[in-house]
Amino acid sequence: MSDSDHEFDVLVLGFGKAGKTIAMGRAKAGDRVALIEKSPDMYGGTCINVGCVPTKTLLTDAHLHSSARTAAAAGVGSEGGDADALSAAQDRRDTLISKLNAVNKKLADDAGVTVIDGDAEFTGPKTVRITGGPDELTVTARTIIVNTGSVPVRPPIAGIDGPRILDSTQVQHVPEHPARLAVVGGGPIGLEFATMFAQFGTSVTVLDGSERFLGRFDRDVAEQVRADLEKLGITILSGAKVSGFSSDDGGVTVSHDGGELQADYVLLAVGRRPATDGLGLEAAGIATTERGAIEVDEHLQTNVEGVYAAGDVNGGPQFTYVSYDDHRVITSAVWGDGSRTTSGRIIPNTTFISPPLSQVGLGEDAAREDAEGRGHTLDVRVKNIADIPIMPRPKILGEPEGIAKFLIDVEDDRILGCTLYCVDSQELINLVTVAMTQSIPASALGSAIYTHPSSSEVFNALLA
Ligand SMILES: Cc1cc2nc3c(=O)[nH]c(=O)nc-3n(C[C@H](O)[C@H](O)[C@H](O)COP(=O)(O)OP(=O)(O)OC[C@H]3O[C@@H](n4cnc5c(N)ncnc54)[C@H](O)[C@@H]3O)c2cc1C
Ligand SMILES: NC(=O)c1ccc[n+]([C@@H]2O[C@H](COP(=O)([O-])OP(=O)(O)OC[C@H]3O[C@@H](n4cnc5c(N)ncnc54)[C@H](O)[C@@H]3O)[C@@H](O)[C@H]2O)c1
Repeated sequence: MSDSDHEFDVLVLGFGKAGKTIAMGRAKAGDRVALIEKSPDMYGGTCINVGCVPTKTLLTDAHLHSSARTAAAAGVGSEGGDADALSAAQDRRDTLISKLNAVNKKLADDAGVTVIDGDAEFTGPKTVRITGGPDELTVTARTIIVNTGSVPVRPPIAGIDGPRILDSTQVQHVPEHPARLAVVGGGPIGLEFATMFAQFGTSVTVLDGSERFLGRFDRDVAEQVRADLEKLGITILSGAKVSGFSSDDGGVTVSHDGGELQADYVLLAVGRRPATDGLGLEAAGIATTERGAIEVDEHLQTNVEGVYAAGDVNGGPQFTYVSYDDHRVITSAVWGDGSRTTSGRIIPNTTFISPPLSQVGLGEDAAREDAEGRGHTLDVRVKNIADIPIMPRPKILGEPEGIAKFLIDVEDDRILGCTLYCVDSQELINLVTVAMTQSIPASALGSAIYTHPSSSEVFNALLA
């Protein structure tokens, strides 16, 4: 590379969702764009390689395996062994993610993005040194997007560095089918893996430090979810304080305030923190928050002009689709009229347990406070999925369990919040989000004509 090859219009640090989307878009628009990624195994970012896509692939296969086992017990079809099923699912996952990883690199190359392997580190406000790859070099750019994602939190617990204590990436590659898995943390990562391994025949115990299981959710929903997870064979210990791990060749002993637990492996899933270690933020004068995230304004600009932070690293909600929206906010700020910002975003979420648990907007207490604060009335419409006769799809699929809950401002006919714990809820919640974002009245969602049998009929049942 000559000196001028080290000067770019746009520099993206990390192959995350926002960064790669901006990089490809700006390269196609004619800008000189470089994207720095520390590991070729991560081309395409966390979601594709170690996050959403591999875990949902494994969860899908676990669900199919569990259904086949149930069918076999009822004399329909035949069941394969749990270990073979896990191993086959891992193979399918590997095939899929290696394809997606390669496609992401090719898309970037084809768009004209210069992808540079190595660790990025600021040496000044607009200067970045790249080390650890084939070449050591320093690059500069007018606009820099930091999109380095997040890393698992590792609390200071005795024995945490033992070989059988795995993070969410390592557990996906567990070398043998575990008979017993202890999961520390009852958030989305903990519960999705707990579901997956239970469906592959592993005996799973979740130790969650929080006294309230699924604390972000209404109690009626959380209790139903807990009962269903327990039905799947998962033991849930709420308010569990883990004090130590002791690993040997045969397994690991987990010490907690309620006693000791034997497991083959432990999954540590107690949150993720912004990936800023070694980024040299001090050299650039980039400010961080108390929680270690890069501080940004509503345009996602840092305190250094021209330097933006997108995705998990800016401390926002840790979802791929939020990182995707961050790309739109930054694009608007740098190359548009700046009208798209992070303020007022309505962000849904789904935890891919069985059935999926989805939520958007406020919970019941907050919705009541919100409505009553405006002198309005809150209507809580809640039904067990099994008790909705005009919505047979869940029963057809053999998964009739769940709850649908809508929180409606009566005077405004407006949805303030919604929780759907049912088959297809990961799709339904997006429709509710559109209604909330576009101020579509609740009754309009309820009076529309939907195909049959479909899960959308839940709107006819509860909102008409
Ligand atoms: C197990 C798991 C399951 C998940 N499931 C879901 C899900 O179902 N749905 C959902 O929406 N979200 C899910 N998430 C969260 C989602 O994956 C993240 O929120 C999202 O991928 C974050 O994207 P990002 O744009 O911030 O950056 P990332 O995609 O994390 O990319 C950051 C990139 O930067 C690179 N990097 C880091 N530091 C440097 C450096 N100094 N120099 C160069 N490169 C660097 C990293 O290698 C990485 O490739 C899951 C996460 C995990 C861990
Ligand atoms: N389906 C999805 O969208 C999806 C799936 C997986 C991950 N994610 C994203 O990844 C992020 C990280 O997920 P996560 O589940 O690791 O984190 P989390 O912060 O959402 O949940 C962590 C859980 O661990 C518990 N905990 C914290 N410290 C503990 C300790 N010392 N001992 C026992 N329990 C402890 C907390 O009470 C909490 O229940 C999520 O916030 C989410 O945004 C999303």
